[in-house]
Amino acid sequence: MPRKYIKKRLNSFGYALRGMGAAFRYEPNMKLHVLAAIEAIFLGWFFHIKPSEWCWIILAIGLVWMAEIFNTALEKLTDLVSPDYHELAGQAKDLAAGAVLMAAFTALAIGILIFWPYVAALPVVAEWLKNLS
Ligand SMILES: Nc1ncnc2c1ncn2[C@@H]1O[C@H](COP(=O)(O)OP(=O)(O)OP(=O)(O)O)[C@@H](O)[C@H]1O
Repeated sequence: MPRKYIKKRLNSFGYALRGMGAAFRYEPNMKLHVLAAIEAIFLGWFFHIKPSEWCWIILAIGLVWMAEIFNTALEKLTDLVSPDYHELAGQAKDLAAGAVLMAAFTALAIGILIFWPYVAALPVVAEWLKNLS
């Protein structure tokens, strides 16, 4: 493979890492998503979830982070193209934010489906559920 090609690919990888780093460093919402991911990972470790369940958790985390990075990119592009108020600019930002919310709801549903059986099996929760019925 030509050296120039490899250098270009490595540069592209570096730019992508820079973009990812900027999202984690400067986006306030990203910090919330990271916190949620840490909680999910802690629960996964605590309950010793199965490898297949880890796959769903990793997928859910990746989905939300990816949506947030796309949202940030779209916000920046919108601010560049339309720094002043414009209805379409507002719609574009609302749609991008809606995509993040949809990803977050999906991740929440995955989290509930995976963790609920483990939570329900905890003696204190099982006892409480028994008293409820
Ligand atoms: N140029 C604009 N024209 C019209 N409406 C806009 C414009 N910029 C922002 N808005 C409206 O204000 C909302 C918030 O926009 P803003 O850029 O502050 O994003 P945000 O949700 O606060 O994102 P973040 O907190 O991640 O920066 C948008 O979803 C949109 O409805």
